[in-house]
Amino acid sequence: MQRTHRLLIINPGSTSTKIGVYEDEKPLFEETLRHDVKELAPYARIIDQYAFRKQVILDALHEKGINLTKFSAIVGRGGLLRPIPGGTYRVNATMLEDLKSGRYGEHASNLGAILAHEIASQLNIPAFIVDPVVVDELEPLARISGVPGIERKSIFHALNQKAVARRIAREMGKRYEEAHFIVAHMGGGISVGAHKAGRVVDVNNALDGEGPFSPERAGTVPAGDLVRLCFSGRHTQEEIRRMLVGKGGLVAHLGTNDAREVERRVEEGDKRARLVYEAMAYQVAKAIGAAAAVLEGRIDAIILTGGLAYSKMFTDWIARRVAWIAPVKIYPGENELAALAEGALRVLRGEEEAKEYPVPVVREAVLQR
Ligand SMILES: Nc1ncnc2c1ncn2[C@@H]1O[C@H](COP(=O)(O)OP(=O)(O)OP(=O)(O)O)[C@@H](O)[C@H]1O
Ligand SMILES: CCCC(=O)O
Repeated sequence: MQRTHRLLIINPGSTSTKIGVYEDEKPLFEETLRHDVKELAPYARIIDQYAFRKQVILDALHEKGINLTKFSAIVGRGGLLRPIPGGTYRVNATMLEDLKSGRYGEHASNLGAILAHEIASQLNIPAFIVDPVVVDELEPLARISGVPGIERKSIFHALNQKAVARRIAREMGKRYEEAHFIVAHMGGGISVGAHKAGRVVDVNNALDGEGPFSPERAGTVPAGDLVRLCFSGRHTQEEIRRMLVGKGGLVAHLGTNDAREVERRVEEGDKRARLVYEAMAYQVAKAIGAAAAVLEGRIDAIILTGGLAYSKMFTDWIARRVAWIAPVKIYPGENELAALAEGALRVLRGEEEAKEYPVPVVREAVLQR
C-alpha cells in the first residue's frame, strides 16, 4: 500500500504568507497569515523578513496543534532564480545563495525556499520548490527579439499554468507530456503560454513588460513612445517602472485593480470602463491567437485560469474570439498550495525525480545554426 505523506506548504506573497498542511492531495487546513504593513516596515529587503515570517508560521501551526515531526517534506513557492526547466527542485545551497543575494530580482516568493529550508533542516526532512516563475522552456526561435542583446525571457505563472494543464490533461485522458494547450493565467498579471508536449515553448514575460495589459501591469506598449517618455525628463526610472508594473493596466485607466469593481461600473453603463475592460480581453484573445500559430494549430484545449476566469463577462469576450481554435476550458482561481503539494508528491512517490538546482536551459540550437 502507498505510504501517506504529510506536507507543509508555504506560499509567501507581498503582504501575506499562505500556508497549508496536506495529507497527500487532501488539505487538512489552509490559512492566509496576513502581515500588517507596519510589521514588515522594519525590514529593508524582502529577504530580511524570513525570521519574522518563520515565527508567524510556527505560531500558526502551534495554535492548530500540528505536530511538526509528522511531516515528510516542506514545500515552498519558488522565486526569482536563474532560468531553469520546469519541475520539482530540492532546495540546495546554490539556490539559497541566489535567493538571499537577490541577484535575479526581489519578489516575495523568494522567501518560499528559504522558509521551507529553515523548517525542514530542523526536522531532517527534504525541502522542495515547484515550477518557480523563472521556468524557461522557450524554443530557440521564441528567444529572438529584433534587437541583438535584448533577448525575450520566460517569466510567468508557471506553477498554476502547469498544474492546471496537468489537471485538464488528466480529465481528457491524456498525459500532459503528450498534450498541446494554450493556457492564459489572468490575475494581477497575465501570462499566455503555449504548452507543447509538457514544455512551455513560448510565453510572454508577465513581470517585465510583455503581453496583454492586466489589472496592474501595462503589458506590451508601443516601444517608440515608451523610449520618448523615458527620455522626456518628466519621470524617474522608478516612476516609469511603476507605470509598467503595479500602476499600469486597469489601475492606470480606471483607478482600480479590482475587476469586480470594473464590472459593476460596466453594468451601470460606464462606457469607458467597458472599452478598457473589453480591450484587456481582446489583448488576451490576440495572445491566444499568437500561441495557436506557435503550436501550428494542433491544440487540445485553450485553458482560462486565474482570478479573472471567475468572470463570465470577461471569459465570454475571450471565448467569442478564440473558440474556433480549440475547445475553451475555464478553470478559475490559482490553487497554488495544491499545485505545490502535487509537485512534491510526484517526487516522494517516485513518479518524477527531484531536480538539482541549477539545471541549465537548453539553447544550443541557436548557436549551432
Ligand atoms: N469573481 C470575480 N469576477 C471578476 N474578477 C474577479 C473575480 N474574482 C477575482 N477577480 C479578479 O481577479 C484579479 C486577481 O486575480 P488573482 O487573485 O489570480 O491575482 P493575484 O494572485 O493577486 O496575482 P497573480 O495571479 O498575477 O499572481 C483581480 O482583478 C480580481 O478583481
Ligand atoms: C509573473 C509571475 C508572478 C507574478 O505575477 O508576480
